[in-house]
Amino acid sequence: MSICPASRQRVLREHFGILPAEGQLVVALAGNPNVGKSTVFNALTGLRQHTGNWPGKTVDNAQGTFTYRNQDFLLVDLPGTYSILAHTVEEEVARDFICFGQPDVTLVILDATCLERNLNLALQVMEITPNVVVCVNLIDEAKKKNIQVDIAALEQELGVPVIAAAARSKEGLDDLLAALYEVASGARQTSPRQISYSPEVETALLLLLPKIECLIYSKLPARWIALRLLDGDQSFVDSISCHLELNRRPANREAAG
Ligand SMILES: Nc1nc2c(ncn2[C@@H]2O[C@H](COP(=O)(O)OP(=O)(O)OP(=O)(O)O)[C@@H](O)[C@H]2O)c(=O)[nH]1
Ligand SMILES: [Mg+2]
Repeated sequence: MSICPASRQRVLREHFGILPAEGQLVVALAGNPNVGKSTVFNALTGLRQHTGNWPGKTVDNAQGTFTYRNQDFLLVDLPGTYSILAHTVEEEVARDFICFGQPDVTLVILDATCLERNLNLALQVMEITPNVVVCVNLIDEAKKKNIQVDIAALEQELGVPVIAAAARSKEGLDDLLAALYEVASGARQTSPRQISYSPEVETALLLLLPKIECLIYSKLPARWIALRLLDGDQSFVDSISCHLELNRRPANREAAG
C-alpha cells in the first residue's frame, strides 16, 4: 500500500511543503495535545529544525532533521489532536499528512498517565498505516502516581513497537530511535491490531472494499477509506480528490506501486 515514490515526493513538496533530501526517511510525530511531542522533537533534532505553517493553513509546522546509524531522518511535528477523524483543521492536517504524505514511520506519543484516552489516536493511525511506533511518554509522572504500564503487554496487544520514555530527562530516547529506524527502514515488520466493528459495518465493508480497490490501485488503505465513506466524511472525500489523481489510470504497474 503506497503511492509511487515520485508521486509521493511531489505530494510532500506541493501539498505539505516538505522537502525530504535524497535517501532521507520521513517521520511524522503525532499525539494528543500536551503529551510531550515538542519535547521529543527538540530532543531528537536539537537545533536542526525550522518552523512555519502548513501550506494554506494557520497551523504550526515544525520540521527538523536527525541522523541515526548513518541514516538521515526528517521529523515532522504534527498538530496535537485527540483524533484524526478531521473535525478540526488540525485533525485534517494530521490525517492528510499521515494518509497522503505517507511518512516512512509515524511516531504516536501517548501520555502514560491517561493511556486509555490516548490510545484512541494510536488505533486510528494504525488503521491508516502499519508503519507505527508508539512512545509511552511521561512514564516518570506515571510512576509518581503509582501507575504501572506493562509495556510488553501493550506491544503485544497493539502489534507495533512500544517504547517507554521520559522525554524531558531524555530517558528511553535511544530505544525510540532504534525502533523508528527499524520500522522506517523496513527491517522490522509490524502487525497493527485492527478494530473490529459491528457485523453490519463489517458486512458493508466487505461490499465496499473491492470497489474501492479498483479505484485506488492500492495507493491507500482500502479499509480505512471504506470506513470514512460509511461515516459520510465529505472532508476526506475532498482530500482524496485533492491529493490523488484517481482519474489517471496507471500506465504501468509502477504507477500503482
Ligand atoms: N515530567 C515530564 N514532563 C514532560 C515529559 N515530556 C514532556 N514534559 C513536559 O510536558 C509539558 C508539555 O510538553 P510539550 O513537549 O510541549 O508537549 P506537546 O505535546 O508538544 O504539547 P502541544 O504542542 O501543546 O500539544 C512540558 O512542560 C514538558 O516539559 C516527561 O517525559 N516527563
Ligand atoms: Mg508541541
